[in-house]
Amino acid sequence: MADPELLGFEHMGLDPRLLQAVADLGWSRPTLIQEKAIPLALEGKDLLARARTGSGKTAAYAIPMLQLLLHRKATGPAVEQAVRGLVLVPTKELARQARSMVQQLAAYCARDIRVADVSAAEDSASQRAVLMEKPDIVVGTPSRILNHLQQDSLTLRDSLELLVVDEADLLFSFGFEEELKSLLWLLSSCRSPSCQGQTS
Ligand SMILES: Nc1ncnc2c1ncn2[C@@H]1O[C@H](COP(=O)(O)OP(=O)(O)OP(=O)(O)O)[C@@H](O)[C@H]1O
Repeated sequence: MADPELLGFEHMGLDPRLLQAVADLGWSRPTLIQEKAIPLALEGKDLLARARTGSGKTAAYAIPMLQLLLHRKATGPAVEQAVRGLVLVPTKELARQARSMVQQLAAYCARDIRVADVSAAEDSASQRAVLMEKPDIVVGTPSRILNHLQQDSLTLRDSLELLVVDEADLLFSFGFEEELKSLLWLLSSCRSPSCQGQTS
């Protein structure tokens, strides 16, 4: 019998729309980090994943995040539209890249799952307008996210289910420490979301 760890994306129980997006990207098999992390994240486990640069870490958190949100929308009780996934990244450029990857993976479910990069717009009025739409997934730097939480233009307390700290080694290092501490303190009032930390 084939080793389940050596099987492809189609054996992970993913929504067909995600499988189609993965196929369009030309990915025939999960990378090692995806093979290991996706099944555990789908079980709702908290993860700390470490893999080298370019090993596919973004999809390792984005695929289960999308799958869990799609499953919830399809099978859970109808709930108000709200931000349920938060991805913290150290820079605006990484926010742009992460959002782009998540959006490519969500290409066939864009009506069900909306993704926003709160670091993209410079002025806070535009950022607030984006957040008022209550995207399902918000990507941003800690300072931006903290700012909006403090101004109440972003509310996560009753809705946040999935938290990703991308480039966690960088984010927990000197320079982001104070922002991250305040942010985590504010997030501690959320009903405990599943967490993924990614480092390279
Ligand atoms: N299963 C896969 N098969 C083929 N290519 C893949 C697969 N998963 C991701 N990729 C591609 O690998 C490249 C690197 O992916 P990604 O940026 O997610 O890596 P990373 O580990 O997050 O890198 P970094 O540490 O620089 O952020 C991207 O071009 C992505 O499209």
